[in-house]
Amino acid sequence: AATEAVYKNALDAQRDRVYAEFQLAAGQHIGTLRKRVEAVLDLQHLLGDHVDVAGAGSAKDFEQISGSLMRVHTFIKAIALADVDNSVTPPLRFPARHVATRAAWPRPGTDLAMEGLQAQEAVQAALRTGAIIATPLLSPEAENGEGIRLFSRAGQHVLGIYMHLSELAQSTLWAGMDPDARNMAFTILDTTTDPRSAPEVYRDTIGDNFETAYVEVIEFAARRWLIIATPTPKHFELAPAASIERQRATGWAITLLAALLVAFLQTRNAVIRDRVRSSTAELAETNRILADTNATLQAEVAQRTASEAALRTSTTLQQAILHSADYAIVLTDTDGIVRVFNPAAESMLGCAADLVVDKRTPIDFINTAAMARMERATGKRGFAAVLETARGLATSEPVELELTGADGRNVPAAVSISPLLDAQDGRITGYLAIASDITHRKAAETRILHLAHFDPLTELPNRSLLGVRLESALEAAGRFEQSLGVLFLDLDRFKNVNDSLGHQAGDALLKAVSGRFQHCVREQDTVARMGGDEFIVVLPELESRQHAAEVAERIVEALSAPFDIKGHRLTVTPSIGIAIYPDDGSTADTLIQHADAAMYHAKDAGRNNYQFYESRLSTLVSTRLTLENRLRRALERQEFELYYQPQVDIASGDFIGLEAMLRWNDPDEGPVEPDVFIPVAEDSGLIVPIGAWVLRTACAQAEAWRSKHLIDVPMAVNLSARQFDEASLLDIVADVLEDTGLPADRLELELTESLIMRNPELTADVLDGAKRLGVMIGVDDFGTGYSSLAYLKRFPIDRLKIDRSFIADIETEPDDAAIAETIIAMAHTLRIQVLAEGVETVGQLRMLRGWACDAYQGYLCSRPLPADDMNALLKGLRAARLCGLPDVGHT
Ligand SMILES: Nc1nc2c(ncn2[C@@H]2O[C@@H]3COP(=O)(O)O[C@H]4[C@@H](O)[C@H](n5cnc6c(=O)[nH]c(N)nc65)O[C@@H]4COP(=O)(O)O[C@H]3[C@H]2O)c(=O)[nH]1
Repeated sequence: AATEAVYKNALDAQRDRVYAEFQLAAGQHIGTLRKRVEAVLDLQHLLGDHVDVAGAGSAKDFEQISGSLMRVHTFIKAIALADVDNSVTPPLRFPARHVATRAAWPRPGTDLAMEGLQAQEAVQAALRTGAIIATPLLSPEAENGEGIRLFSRAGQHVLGIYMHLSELAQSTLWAGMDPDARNMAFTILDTTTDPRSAPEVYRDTIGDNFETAYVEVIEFAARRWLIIATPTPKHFELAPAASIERQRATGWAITLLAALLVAFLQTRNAVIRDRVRSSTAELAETNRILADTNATLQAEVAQRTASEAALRTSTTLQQAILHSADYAIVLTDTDGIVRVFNPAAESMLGCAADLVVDKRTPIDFINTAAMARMERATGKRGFAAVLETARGLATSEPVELELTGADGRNVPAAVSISPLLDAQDGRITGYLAIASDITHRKAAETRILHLAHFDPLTELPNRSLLGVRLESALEAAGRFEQSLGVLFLDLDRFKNVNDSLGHQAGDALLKAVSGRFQHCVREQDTVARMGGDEFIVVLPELESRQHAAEVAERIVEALSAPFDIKGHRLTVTPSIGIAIYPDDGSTADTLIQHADAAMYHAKDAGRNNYQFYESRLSTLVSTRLTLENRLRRALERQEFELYYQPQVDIASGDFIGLEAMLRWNDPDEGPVEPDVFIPVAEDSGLIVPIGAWVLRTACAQAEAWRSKHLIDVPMAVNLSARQFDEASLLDIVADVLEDTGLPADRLELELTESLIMRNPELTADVLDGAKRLGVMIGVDDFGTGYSSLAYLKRFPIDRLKIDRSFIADIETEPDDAAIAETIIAMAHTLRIQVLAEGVETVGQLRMLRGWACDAYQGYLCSRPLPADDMNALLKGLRAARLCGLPDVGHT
């Protein structure tokens, strides 16, 4: 029983480990497929939007733009733009006008709906809903090979993208992996209409193992795919490993040997008993049969010698088995004193046999806490408690015990204990313990448990573990009539970090923030991440409301020092809502809801503070000076400064513009990032006077450099939404130009894509007015919201700036490269110039040059510089020019 139990245990451990590894890998592969499908949908939106704005354009333009998408996504076989034949209603024919294809089909004139009813229905649905609609898998007989088509409305046209499904699956699920290294097989079922008879749209042919499977659903373009991953036997071996089989064989061999030994001893005892009996009889007739007695004694001596030899042979065999066993075998007498301790036990517990045999008992190796638990549970002490625990369980189930090695190491083990019985009277003569090391299985279990209960990014408890902890804390609070606090915490304007520095920086910031939270709470408190930038803190055994307020204050304080994230000093502030049990609710849901509501009050009250549910008045007097107050003071004390960054013509290397960037060096707190203080300035309206100062200072500086003949290019100044809403904006611009003497065409106003989309009508009016003044207009951060392309044509825009989050990864992320290249091609068809922001490497510059991008800005040429440094740089450049040296962009 012990052998089979240990075997089953080892098998379970192996399966758990293998399955956890397989699940993680399958999730990652499917994630890549999901990301790629989403990228294609994004690009289809982008292309459709472009056609909506610019019309069908020329075949050459279409091929150029589509070509960039097809180069990146080789599974896209064709992209076609078709007209809608409105001669019947609803329209039934969609003849292709422009086609970019890798094959001979489709051709211009081909009907996009010709591939059967399913294609016809998909085109109709796309026209009707305005969404992207995917077809089911069109049969391999279809003219362009096996695959699906994505249809969408593009202005007056229909856009069709033809994807080869096997290639899509192979190139994403396997992402360049050698076929021999593939460790699982995928099957994709299309469950859009009837999950019970879902057609199979893809299947790997590398053989599968349906013993276990991992399943995820991907929903896109009105389709629902079920992706089933099954491990291949070759890589995720679920058959028992050879070592486990070896262990099992050894176990059975020991059992067999023990049986032989018992049989042998039994026979020997019987023989001796007979001998004694006959000897007694013989003694009564001493004189008579002396000669016979001698002979009998001699025979007995001979037999005993033979028995001892046999015993020696079997002892040698027993030793061999004890030595080769992979798991610990420990034999004790009835008092628990160890009599046998095999080499596997020595290495498992880090202790030589001669230090243990006849000296110690197995309980010396059981973790004290585990031992205490057993004693409590059984009501017995010491070895008796261990035996009782083992007996309490089914004999085939080993007990899991935490052992402690001689070196202090923790060794989780599965232990089975069985009594050794005397063959004659059934009396217990000792105990046999067999223990296998389950460290690996425990680690796999812990990992799986961890994944289910902890947020993988911050390692904080997740929503599900929070639920469990909050429920049990509430139960305890109810029982002992205590208070409990729930803090709902949201990071102010965290989205800005993600948008401006990218998700990696956002993730790094969340991790750093979580680290600081830990220092603000007691051991019994729970800090959990609810997702995004939302956290919940549970404070059990709360002494008073004041205690909750103190924790909130500690958190505000802890976050006040800037974070160093990927070379950026970022400051992030929290808004915290507090709900107290039992005053503000008695269930977990109510308390969380109320804390959430209080958090919104905290946001309304200017962020970076905390509010109690229903009692906003209690914290009206904020103890901290808010960022807004500091900003107001900064404006009075003139703590702002402008930095300037050059904009470089990619073809010639000339400086074709400068951008003014606002900087704030707080004398108490040090430099504050614009991403942190500008949103606050915008919300509070302070950006209006600050922005006016920026405009005036930048224009005065540009004119100073112009008049010194250092540089004569447009100065770009960022405008925020609040400035735009001021009716006086154009008057201020006109006044500044007049006062500083800067010609209007040497000023470029930069506004963001989101600002334009917020209120297109107002924007159009203001921009028309600005154009009448003669200033240039640039669109900043372009690419972060595709839909805005449709608006661009309505505005008098001179230049687009591609957001630096796209440029950052163009060398490594084909999707970002495709977007950047497509934006450039599209902008050029609209006759708008393109500047790439955040160019940091020569590789990026080379790619941009290849796509005919007009200009760039970024650390590759220069960081934003204070006016004095920029002055020195411009002087140096002028000197170089006078000496006939090449320009900076080329050097
Ligand atoms: N990683 C990287 N970053 C680069 C590189 N080259 C430039 N940058 C940074 O990218 C930002 C470009 O400014 P933006 O997109 O207009 O984004 C600006 C703009 O939206 C806003 N801002 C800055 N100055 C003003 C201003 O005077 N008024 C208003 N309303 N907003 C401003 O704050 C944002 C952030 O400004 P900054 O922190 O100065 O950050 C600047 C600049 O320092 C590069 O190669 N790599």
